[in-house]
Amino acid sequence: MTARLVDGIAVAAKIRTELKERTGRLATAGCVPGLAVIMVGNDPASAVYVRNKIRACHEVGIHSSRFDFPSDADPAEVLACIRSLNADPTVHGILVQLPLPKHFSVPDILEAISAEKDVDGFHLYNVGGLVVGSTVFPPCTPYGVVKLLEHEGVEIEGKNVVVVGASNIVGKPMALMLMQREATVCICHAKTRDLAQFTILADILVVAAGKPNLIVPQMVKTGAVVIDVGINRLPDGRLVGDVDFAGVSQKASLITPVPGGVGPMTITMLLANTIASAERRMSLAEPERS
Ligand SMILES: Nc1nc2c(c(=O)[nH]1)N[C@@H](CN(C=O)c1ccc(C(=O)N[C@@H](CCC(=O)O)C(=O)O)cc1)CN2
Ligand SMILES: [Mg+2]
Repeated sequence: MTARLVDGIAVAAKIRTELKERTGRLATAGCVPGLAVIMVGNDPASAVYVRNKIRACHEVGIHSSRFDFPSDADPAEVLACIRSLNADPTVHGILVQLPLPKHFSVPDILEAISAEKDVDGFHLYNVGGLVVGSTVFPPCTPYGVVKLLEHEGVEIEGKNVVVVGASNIVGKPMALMLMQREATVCICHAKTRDLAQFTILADILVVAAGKPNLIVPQMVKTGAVVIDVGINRLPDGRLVGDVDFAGVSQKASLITPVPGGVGPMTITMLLANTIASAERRMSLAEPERS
């Protein structure tokens, strides 16, 4: 079997066209959606992601503002910036780019963001919403994975899903979102013994562990859908996921590449959450399932 490739760039482009139509309708109603992006320090990968977020906002008609702090910034200054953005009616979304420098308490920063503007979906209120199936802002990467599965016509209900990786940003919310869609979900993590005994059962395998070549063909069921969320920079400069792409492509029915699979969806779903926030404020919202 040779897997069909999921083109995340094409799916993201299609969604962005729809998002542009929605910002057009908002503009007619007198509202320009606004996203505030806070970056602390100078992590090179974060700098690229933040630049890409700002550019993507511009392309779909979202007004963006950027707030940069040095890596030795006092967390109190960042908290003050968040509080002022919470009170600014032209701002519909606020995000703090992660990771933060070590002297920051990530929970303190994330909880300071108004849950109504938490377009990353990391605030406890929104995480709680995921647990009970009434999320306001689904976290962008798992939201992007669900959109890719929907776009490819992959049925989720009743399927065995194995999520490898239990991070707050990807693994845990991913599992909750797929559980909400009535999949049978198993979460594996760094301490899981004999990972293969779980992954081999997966109809849908989502891998977000941050380890190149963690998933090899013997660990994958023939015909499985394999979603690779890993982003690893190799010493030779190449970007790869967590899945042995060449090998697993021979066994899976559908597979996402890295780059060009899930990655482009992350920023697209951030745009979607920001526009949804503005629509909610303007009462133009269409309900969307988490
Ligand atoms: N506040 C947040 N911080 C972080 C998030 C997040 O959603 N919110 N996620 C990641 C980083 N991230 C966005 O912030 C992100 C990661 C990857 C991509 C992407 O487009 N990847 C491309 C490859 C890009 C490259 O060449 O490096 C791909 O996989 O095709 C976009 C956004 C952690 N921090
Ligand atoms: Mg808050």
